Amino acid sequence: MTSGNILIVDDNRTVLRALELVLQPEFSKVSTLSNPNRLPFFLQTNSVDVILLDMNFVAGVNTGNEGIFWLTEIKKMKPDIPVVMITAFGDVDLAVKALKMGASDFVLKPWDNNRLIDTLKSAVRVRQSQEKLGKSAGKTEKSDHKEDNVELLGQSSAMKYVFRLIEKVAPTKANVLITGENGTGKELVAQAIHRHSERANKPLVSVDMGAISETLFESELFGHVKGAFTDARVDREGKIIIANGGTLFLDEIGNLSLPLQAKLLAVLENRQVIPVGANRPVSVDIRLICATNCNLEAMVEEGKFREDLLFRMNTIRIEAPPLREREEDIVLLAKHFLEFYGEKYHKQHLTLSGMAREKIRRYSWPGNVRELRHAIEKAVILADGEVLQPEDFHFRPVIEQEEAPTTLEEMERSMIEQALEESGGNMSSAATRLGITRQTLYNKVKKYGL
Ligand SMILES: Nc1ncnc2c1ncn2[C@@H]1O[C@H](COP(=O)(O)OP(=O)(O)OP(=O)(O)O)[C@@H](O)[C@H]1O
Repeated sequence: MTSGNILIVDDNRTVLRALELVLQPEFSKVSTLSNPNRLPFFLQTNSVDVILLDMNFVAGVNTGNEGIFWLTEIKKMKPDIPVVMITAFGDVDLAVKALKMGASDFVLKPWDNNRLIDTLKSAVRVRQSQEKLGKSAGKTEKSDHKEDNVELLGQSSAMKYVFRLIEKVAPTKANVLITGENGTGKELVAQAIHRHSERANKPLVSVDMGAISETLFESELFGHVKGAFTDARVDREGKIIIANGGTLFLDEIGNLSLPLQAKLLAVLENRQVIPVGANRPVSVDIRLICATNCNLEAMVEEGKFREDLLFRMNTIRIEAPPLREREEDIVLLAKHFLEFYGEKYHKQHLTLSGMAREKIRRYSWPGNVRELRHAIEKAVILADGEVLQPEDFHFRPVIEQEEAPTTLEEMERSMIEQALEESGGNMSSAATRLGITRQTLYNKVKKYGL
């Protein structure tokens, strides 16, 4: 039995009971809640290590919005508690969204008991390791790369192209639109542009348009004066004014409603903002960078996004490529995160076995670099030995690539990579390990471009 308090939250009592029966023999305490509204009180009065949370609480509604709502609430109340989401089979987009919002993992319905138990045990161990470090395990995704001040890494031709674009566009005043799937590094691209621009010593102000409510939009972006509305007890500077002279990064721009798009466009055209309740406009000089995972052209066609706003944002477009399309970067990033988390969790000597490397290279990474980062962190925490094996990475069957495992050549390549790594790059010693001559090893290294 694992020591650990599990809380299951699901409004379906049959599911709740079934989960309870499976988990009770495995963990020291298993509690259940069928009404998520009781979560705040429960969390204040009980000690919980891991929460297993259903995505949908309204009968017949499968948007996952309630699950995401409660996930966000939990992260506000108890950021350190890992939350494992239960999602409907095939709902990978929702699962990826949940990971982005801070969920530590997800299980698919109908669940496999052993897999579910393993997932929760891992989450308990992650929680315990992070508690030992005295650090927050529930850091939000938006801040995870600030913690280690990560540079945008990549050696694939797709990323080299991105670097070239950044270099060219950074010194100009051009507005930039960064597109790409979740977790592809759009925010890092925006940071790199700002860092290499003439505005680098002025602020880079980020606003997540997906997280900002319709009612708060104006006060958040334009600011307000004292007394403008009931809660406006003091003057507040809006994000646009704070970004004056620097860069304004608007993330998830595709989430902006049409009326708010019109307001934003007016600011960009007039280069002025009027704080709520003020009667005089304030002039601003901002460089605008926007990011989205939506197809804005299609949204324009459907009448959901203003074409004139798109033109204004879209002077230069940078496409952040999905990780599955840049295989060379997968291992590079995996090694980087391995080193980073190895240091963080005091497991500096960890390496990836050739087979593990192959497994992560072949996976489709729907959550892109963010998902890779999570996977490595988890594997580091759970690692017992010094070499991470394929079993240390649990990918969901629905999102796993269906290709056959490895060809002979790929096996050879990964064995050579592993031998080189284990021998610290020493060719003679790697050749001895592989049972081939040094010359043969040189030829193969050349052949595989290692
Ligand atoms: N090329 C990269 N090199 C190093 N780390 C990366 C890279 N791309 C992404 N990451 C890491 O992946 C995570 C997600 O990156 P980021 O927030 O920039 O992605 P995003 O595309 O803006 O995501 P979203 O659309 O979900 O907001 C961060 O932890 C970031 O450090």
